[in-house]
Amino acid sequence: MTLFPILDVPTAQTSLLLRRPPDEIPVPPAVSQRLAELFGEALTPAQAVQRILRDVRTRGDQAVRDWGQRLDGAAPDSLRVPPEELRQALAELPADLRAALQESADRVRTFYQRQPLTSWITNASGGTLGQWVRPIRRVGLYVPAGTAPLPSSVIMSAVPAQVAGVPEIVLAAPPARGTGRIAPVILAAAALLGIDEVYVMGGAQAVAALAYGTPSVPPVDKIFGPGNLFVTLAKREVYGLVGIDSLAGPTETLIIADDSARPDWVAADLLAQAEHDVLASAVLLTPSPRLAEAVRSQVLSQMQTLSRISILQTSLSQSSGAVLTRDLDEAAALANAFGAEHLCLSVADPWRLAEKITCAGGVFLGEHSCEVLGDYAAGPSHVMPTGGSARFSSPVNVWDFVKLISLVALDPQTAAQISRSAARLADAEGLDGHAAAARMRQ
Ligand SMILES: NC(=O)c1ccc[n+]([C@@H]2O[C@H](COP(=O)([O-])OP(=O)(O)OC[C@H]3O[C@@H](n4cnc5c(N)ncnc54)[C@H](O)[C@@H]3O)[C@@H](O)[C@H]2O)c1
Ligand SMILES: N[C@H](CO)Cc1c[nH]c[nH+]1
Ligand SMILES: [Zn+2]
Repeated sequence: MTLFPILDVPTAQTSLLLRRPPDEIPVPPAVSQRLAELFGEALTPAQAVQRILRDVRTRGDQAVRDWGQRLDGAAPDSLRVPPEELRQALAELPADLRAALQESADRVRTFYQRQPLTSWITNASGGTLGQWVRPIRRVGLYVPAGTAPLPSSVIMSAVPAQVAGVPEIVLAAPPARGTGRIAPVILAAAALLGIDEVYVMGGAQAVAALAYGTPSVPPVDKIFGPGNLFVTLAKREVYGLVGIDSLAGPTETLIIADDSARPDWVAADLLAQAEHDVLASAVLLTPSPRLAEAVRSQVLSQMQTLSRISILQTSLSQSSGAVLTRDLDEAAALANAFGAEHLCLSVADPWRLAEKITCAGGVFLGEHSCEVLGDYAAGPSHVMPTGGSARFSSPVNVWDFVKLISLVALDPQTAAQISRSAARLADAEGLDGHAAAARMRQ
């Protein structure tokens, strides 16, 4: 397969820019082969996830440990991380890394503290009506760590939860391969934020334990956090029993660039996201064939210097490439239809182009607003919807961690007044019990 192909729009619309729900995403042969080895028969990722969920629901902690052993190469001694391990991870964190986590957390906190979250009460339409904002009681935050531990994801989910006032915040992360223990940098990030309930479990088995509960993992009310295809499918599967933030699956980045863009920077930004996952997608939309060629050549040379080259070889050939558009307007229209997790505008006038954008998880304006800075430190959470779900959901934010409660407190006059309409509507619906209760207030 060609690495980072340059395509015309019709070809891209049937490949790179084609939207599929997570259970229809074609997976590379190596993933299918691993599933066949694990389960002894050819299963799709969705079928594998359903089996793991069912097993955890039935067998609880032992199933979580068994899947940890099979998928992550070791079962933890106990699923809950002891508080001393969290304290020790923070104490042993290098000072510069602690400062970087702190700066990131401070900027994310400042950003979310600006998000309005206000209860309100009014007497304007008769009686007292309003909306109370109440935090969700207990949330589970998934922290990805299968191919790389992501302490930044601790900050990006936990800080908005804290700003919303969630009283119980728990974390789950897979162990570093073959150790049965979570990478210390993730534990340190949790400790830095004052989170002390952390479980060693990854993938679908973690989502299952958080949703159904096990003897050692009390269930949560809503599951947050990004993850690979298995995590995303599991979250979608348990939705309804618990809430979920969004389908924040394998990373996607879409860059619209014109001749003003630096090909080496554009290539670096594409590679930065394509290295996340074999299913990650990094796409350039440009009206400039010259830029497309220059970016492709930079992608091919820069990738040789990166340690995750084997992931890149798959992601760059399966779900990444450049698309030649007629002009920037066509690029914007394609981007809106695609609804990418990240949309970067590396063009001469990014604010002007941004006015045409109606659908994306996050928009990054200008070549200095590279997505990597958003991944770590700009302010908005990097947990964003993928797979086109930006058409109907948003990046993780404070509202995700609260619920609204409607408030109705009617005085006798208002009750008498509206009971006439209520009774008439109840008659029309044939619900005479409703009509009778309403007429008693007339
Ligand atoms: N959309 C977002 O906001 C966002 C943010 C950060 C990261 N991400 C994505 O998070 C993901 C991180 O992926 P990761 O794999 O490194 O870590 P991960 O923690 O998401 O997944 C690792 C787990 O997947 C499970 N798993 C792996 N192979 C399996 C198989 N064959 N069958 C069943 N389960 C299996 C294992 O249980 C393992 O513990 C990437 O896709 C990245 O792009 C997305
Ligand atoms: N790009 C990811 C969101 O899709 C977030 C991330 C975390 N660490 C590095 N990057
Ligand atoms: Zn990233």
